[in-house]
Amino acid sequence: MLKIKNLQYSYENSNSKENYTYNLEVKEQEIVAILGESGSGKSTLLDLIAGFIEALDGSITLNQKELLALGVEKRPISILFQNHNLFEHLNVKKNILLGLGKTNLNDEKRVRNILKDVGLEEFENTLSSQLSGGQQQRVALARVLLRNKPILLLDEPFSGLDEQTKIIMLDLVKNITQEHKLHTIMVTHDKHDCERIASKVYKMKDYLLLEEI
Ligand SMILES: Nc1ncnc2c1ncn2[C@@H]1O[C@H](COP(=O)(O)OP(=O)(O)OP(=O)(O)O)[C@@H](O)[C@H]1O
Repeated sequence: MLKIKNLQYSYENSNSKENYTYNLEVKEQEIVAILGESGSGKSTLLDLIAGFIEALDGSITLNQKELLALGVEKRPISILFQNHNLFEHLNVKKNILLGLGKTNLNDEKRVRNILKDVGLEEFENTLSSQLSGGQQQRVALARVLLRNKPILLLDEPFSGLDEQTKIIMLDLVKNITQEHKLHTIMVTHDKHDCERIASKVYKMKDYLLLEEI
């Protein structure tokens, strides 16, 4: 279980002294969605979980282990953004292996298996610039999966895709969350995304994250 308790943050250089407070729970194999208006503090939460910014107070535990004390590299987390950051001049396999840093021969076999999971087994040697937007997001998802981290953070990853491709990707995230036993948090603007794959919806309002009942 991933538990966020009374996590506090405030941007020092902001004009007003708003203080963000987050409480959230995600079980293994569960997807929770985070809704909220633009600028309400959704991405700030993901930055806190990932360790890009430092919380003022509170805790983030995964199976009772505190994550706040860990540096960015040590956190058991993968993130998928809308902008997938693929290298266009590299093929699919190389783009995916980049997610690991150091690699060994065994990793190539793992890439092949993961490409199957995301339905791209025939594209291993294709340049990423020759893929569609949906296929590129699948490569980004494969890169995330190869890292094999138990927490998956999604920051509006499919908002640039057409409706049909988006639905396929959402279902893929759901399957992958179950198969790889992930704890998945998805920031979105879209209520339909929540209804399709999230078991709980949280809403960011007045600097506070609350579960929508
Ligand atoms: N580095 C920063 N310094 C100061 N203020 C910041 C910084 N980053 C974000 N903010 C402000 O903090 C607030 C919350 O930002 P955040 O990115 O978390 O919102 P969001 O809900 O993810 O918005 P969106 O849906 O538009 O991405 C906004 O008012 C934003 O302008």
